[in-house]
Amino acid sequence: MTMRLDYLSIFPAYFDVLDISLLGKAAVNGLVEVHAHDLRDWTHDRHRTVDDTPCGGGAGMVMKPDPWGEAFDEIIGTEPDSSVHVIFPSPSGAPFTQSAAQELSSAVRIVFCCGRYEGIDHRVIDYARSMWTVHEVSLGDYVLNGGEVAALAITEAVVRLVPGFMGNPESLAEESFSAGQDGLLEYPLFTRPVSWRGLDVPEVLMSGHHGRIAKWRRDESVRLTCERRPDLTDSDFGVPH
Ligand SMILES: Nc1cc(-c2ccc3ccn(Cc4ccc(CN5CCCC5)cc4)c3c2)n[nH]1
Repeated sequence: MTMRLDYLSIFPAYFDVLDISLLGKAAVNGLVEVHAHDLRDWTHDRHRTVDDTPCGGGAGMVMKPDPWGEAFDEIIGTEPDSSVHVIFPSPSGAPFTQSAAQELSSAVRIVFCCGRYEGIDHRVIDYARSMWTVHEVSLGDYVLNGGEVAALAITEAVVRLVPGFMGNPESLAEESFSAGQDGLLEYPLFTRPVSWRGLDVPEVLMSGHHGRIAKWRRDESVRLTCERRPDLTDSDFGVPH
């Protein structure tokens, strides 16, 4: 089953990068197909205007609804279809999580609507909600200049979970933020050389003693999580506060 990804943006070149690296391979072997569109193709004035001043006043400009509506008609269609997922990155969106990525990895179609300026006329989101499955998502509590970088990050988090994408599915189970690690941060990783610039790999990892290694890794995950992400430690898991 091929996943179709569409990107609507006034900077569609942001998505040229999707033709390379792992995502490129996924596209080549038919797992995903990627289409980037320039929102200005759905404007009709000489200046290809996509923005206007905010009703009610305020700083900056707001993206007009008209180009979005016409782009939706052509790219997605004019009939409601709940199997189409439409994503609006936004600073005021719900935090994007690994479970959201997991859910989206089974979608047949995802359309990313990348705003710029101060954002998109809210009626565009309301209209989209009446037609498709809409997700307003934030990448984190910091302000980007537009939705494109967020769309790329969400794309990578989703596509790498598509069945048949990753060569070694086992590596996905152990990762941080996935059930395999009980929601704890990942332990530190090492490889050869054993001694590097006076820094040595922890001896336990060279002991070949799998029980001790597993304990060391678990202890490191707990230590790191308590230090860096107390919000992830939950008394239900018996992880000390
Ligand atoms: N996680 C995350 C996502 C984003 C993000 C996503 C899409 C867009 C589209 C435009 N912008 C720039 C932008 C938006 C809002 C303000 C805040 N203003 C205060 C009053 C009105 C608005 C400033 C600047 C985006 C930013 N940023 N961070």
